[in-house]
Amino acid sequence: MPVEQNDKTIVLTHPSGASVEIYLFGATVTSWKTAGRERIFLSNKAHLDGSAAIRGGIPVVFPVFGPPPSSPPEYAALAQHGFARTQTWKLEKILLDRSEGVSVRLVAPPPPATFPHSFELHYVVTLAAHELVCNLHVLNTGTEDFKFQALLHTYLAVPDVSKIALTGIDAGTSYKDKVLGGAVGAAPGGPLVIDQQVDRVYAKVPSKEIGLDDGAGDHYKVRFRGFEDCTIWNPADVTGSKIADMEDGGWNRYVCIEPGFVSEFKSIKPGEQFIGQQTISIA
Ligand SMILES: O=P(O)(O)OC[C@H]1O[C@@H](O)[C@H](O)[C@@H](O)[C@@H]1O
Repeated sequence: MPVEQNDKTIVLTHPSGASVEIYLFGATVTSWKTAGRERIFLSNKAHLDGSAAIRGGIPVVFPVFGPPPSSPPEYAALAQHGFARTQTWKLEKILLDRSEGVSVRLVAPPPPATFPHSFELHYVVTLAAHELVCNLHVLNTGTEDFKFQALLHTYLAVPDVSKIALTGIDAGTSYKDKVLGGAVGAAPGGPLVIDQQVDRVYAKVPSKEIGLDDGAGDHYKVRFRGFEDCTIWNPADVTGSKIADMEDGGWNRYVCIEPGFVSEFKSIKPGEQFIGQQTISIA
């Protein structure tokens, strides 16, 4: 059976042998395997019982990214990265089940009562032989404009983060450096290496495509549509060792490449739909 569900997870398998596991909690992709190899980092200390957002995988960040803004009050009251990653989603439909791809659609439950906006949130995950596609759909079902931030917080597994190189961040792309208290910089162009703590929100990345050379022979492309920004995060030892649910030395075994709409708030009109897409492929 290419789509199997139990009370906690959905597992998709593709005839090529590729597979993906999605926790209903947070609609969090926790595993993506191709060619017999795990491509996604999941901390062995991650809470998988619904008591906290899952450390690793691909958490869905919505409707705010990072600490919430100070107003309006219903946004100010939200938790870091919003509520979607700690809600229990449902499998709504199997959309595709053939060799071109195996695809499912999940639906989020209604938002907390303290967040009085009408919208529907769906997530479509499609597995192909060498590709994983994640589409986040936000539909404004209310009578007023609805604003939000959204991001896919993808932890890609790498053997040693100090040996990777990231490409595709065009020269001149503006970024906010959270390690430097939000200082704004401009990307120099050329490969980005992780030789220290990195927490940067690149705004409106023109290429909409980040390349990852994992330093051990594997190359990935992370392409995005609808999403315009991309956060690159790795806490290094200095911060990584303080994260309670991070496995020992885990910070060295992933890089977060996080396509999103986060440098501003996206606003959609009543009846309007936003689709943010991330495609990760193995080159
Ligand atoms: O610990 P959390 O809430 O999952 O966040 C992890 C990281 O997520 C990144 O997206 C942020 O840019 C970082 O600042 C943050 O530390």
